[in-house]
Amino acid sequence: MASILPYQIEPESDPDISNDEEGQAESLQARLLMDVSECIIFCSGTIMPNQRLEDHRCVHLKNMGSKKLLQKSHYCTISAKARVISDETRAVGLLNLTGNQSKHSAFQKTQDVIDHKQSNNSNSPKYGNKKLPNALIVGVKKGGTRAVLEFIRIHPDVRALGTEPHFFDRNYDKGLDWYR
Ligand SMILES: Nc1ncnc2c1ncn2[C@@H]1O[C@H](COP(=O)(O)OS(=O)(=O)O)[C@@H](OP(=O)(O)O)[C@H]1O
Repeated sequence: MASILPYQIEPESDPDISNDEEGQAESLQARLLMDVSECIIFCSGTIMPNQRLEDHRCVHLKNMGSKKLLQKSHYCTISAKARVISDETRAVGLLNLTGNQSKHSAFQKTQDVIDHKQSNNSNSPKYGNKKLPNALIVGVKKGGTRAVLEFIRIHPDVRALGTEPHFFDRNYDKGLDWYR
């Protein structure tokens, strides 16, 4: 069985739990994590925030070769034309336009706002800020973690990593900078 865990880097310790009990809990957690298939979920808006960047990601995914992916972004499975319409629709919603302003001008304005924000923040990486996940899907092998991820990532506000990072069992020593 797979579970979704909210991700917190520094859990606050409970004063009611003794050091011994805390140690046992940590050891149990460590053992659980040794066996997990883990997937990472991000909120949208931090990664690939506009159509041009989403397109870039689709190209990147096509070039992944034989690397195992959990699933391509839904965004990449629809035609380029449909992507434009989808983004225009989103732009209309975002700007809450009324009257005779066209969808095209709404989309253009949204692009301008995004471009302006990016040009004002020269320190941020080109394709969105790297960040730690908001939630992890944890489960034993063959416990259905992939199915849980596939259902959750249908939501448009969810961004999930393509491959399982195996941070806790194989790459923990590399630290949080690697994990981001
Ligand atoms: N809802 C539901 N009910 C019953 N079984 C289900 C369900 N969802 C996924 N599955 C089965 O779970 C298997 C895949 O689990 P995982 O995604 O955890 O696999 S993996 O360990 O990450 O490779 C995989 O089993 P196998 O086909 O035997 O490999 C899926 O068929």
